Amino acid sequence: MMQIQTMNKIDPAGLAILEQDGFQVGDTVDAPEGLLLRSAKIHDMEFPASLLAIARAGAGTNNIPVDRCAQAGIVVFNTPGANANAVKELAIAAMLLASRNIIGGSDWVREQAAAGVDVAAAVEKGKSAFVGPEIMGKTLGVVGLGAIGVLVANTAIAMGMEVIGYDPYLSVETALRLDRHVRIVKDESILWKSSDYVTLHLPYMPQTKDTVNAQVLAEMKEGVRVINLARGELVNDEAMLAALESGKVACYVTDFPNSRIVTDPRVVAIPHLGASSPESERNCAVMAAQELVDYLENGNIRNSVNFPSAVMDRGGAARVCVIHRNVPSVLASLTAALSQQGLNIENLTNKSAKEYAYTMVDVDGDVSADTEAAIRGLENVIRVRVLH
Ligand SMILES: NC(=O)c1ccc[n+]([C@@H]2O[C@H](COP(=O)([O-])OP(=O)(O)OC[C@H]3O[C@@H](n4cnc5c(N)ncnc54)[C@H](O)[C@@H]3O)[C@@H](O)[C@H]2O)c1
Ligand SMILES: O=C(O)CC[C@@H](O)C(=O)O
Repeated sequence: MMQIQTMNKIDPAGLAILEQDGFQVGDTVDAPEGLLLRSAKIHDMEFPASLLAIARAGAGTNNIPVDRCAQAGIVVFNTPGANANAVKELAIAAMLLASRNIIGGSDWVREQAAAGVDVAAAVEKGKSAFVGPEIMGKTLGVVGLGAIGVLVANTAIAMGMEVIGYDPYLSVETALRLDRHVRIVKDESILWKSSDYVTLHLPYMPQTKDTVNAQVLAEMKEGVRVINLARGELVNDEAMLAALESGKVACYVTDFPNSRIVTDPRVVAIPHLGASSPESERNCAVMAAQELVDYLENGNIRNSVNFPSAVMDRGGAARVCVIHRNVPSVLASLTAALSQQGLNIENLTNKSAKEYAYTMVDVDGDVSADTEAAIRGLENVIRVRVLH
């Protein structure tokens, strides 16, 4: 029985898919073939030899050592778009919270009540301290036009905002989903300089650390409002605190607060709630579980962040799945090893992505232990599985 180790609370709908397929699921299992997690940080984790796949029920995979996994032949999956609507809705809420000082006003009302003041009378006198601008007619800069960024941009257009989008890797598919009123810029400086609101929807990687830094903040409009539901590391905290102090930034909404950033009262600190809706938790868990099942049972790879997509209908008596380096001659050596045993190939798929490649071969007979060992011993082969 294959085992899946969970490392965070996972929606029962996802767990049910695994259990119905006969997987043993738990937070402590002996020798897991798969890990299923959300934000658990596993950079320092030593992976058991049994581990074949890791599924991140969510978008960001910066909590997983993706490259180390690739080198070890461990396929890492995420769930693109499965929580995008939840984050979009929070981004819109964040823009409104950043504008209308709803939190400050609500806190103040409670203070009045606690002080024994007649609240109904106090609100009319005190409300002018909490005035804030409307978002209609203002300019929103969306950095990162992926699953979430597109939804935020389109919704902002529907709410009467001008929207500028920046994404150096914008795909044609995504561009087609964007409202035609969204202005795409190739120079991010235009976005920083023109936006009343900036919202970040790009992944955190070493290259995107401190995307919002002192220099970028200096380019922004006076009184800009910045929303970060993507990752804390995308914004330089010291530069942001200085910009809040000077009034350059009127409000910073972050889903990734830390002890330092919450010292400024103009920070709205959300406890990483971007994907915390029942709908999104279920979508992510179901997609992640399906990805694990299809890979572990059939060898199919969908939505991996470190290996190419490869999907082939099952056929033949056995399927040989080989993770290898993307170099010439591996395929020739692999098919030679199979024909050495007299096996006929019924179907084959070979896909590559950067330095890695993945091959699935359906053959007409059972693969002997010797043949499997011979394939495992081929130069540039990282991992071999034979599925029946
Ligand atoms: N707060 C939360 O709970 C929560 C939930 C989901 C996602 N996220 C974060 O949001 C990020 C985006 O999620 P998504 O589902 O939209 O991912 P996605 O992969 O669909 O989109 C990310 C987009 O960013 C673009 N991008 C990459 N580098 C860029 C750069 N330097 N400048 C501008 N754009 C760049 C990519 O081309 C892509 O289009 C995730 O990586 C994750 O860190 C947070
Ligand atoms: O699992 C969560 O709650 C957050 C997920 C989110 O950060 C993501 O990157 O998808």
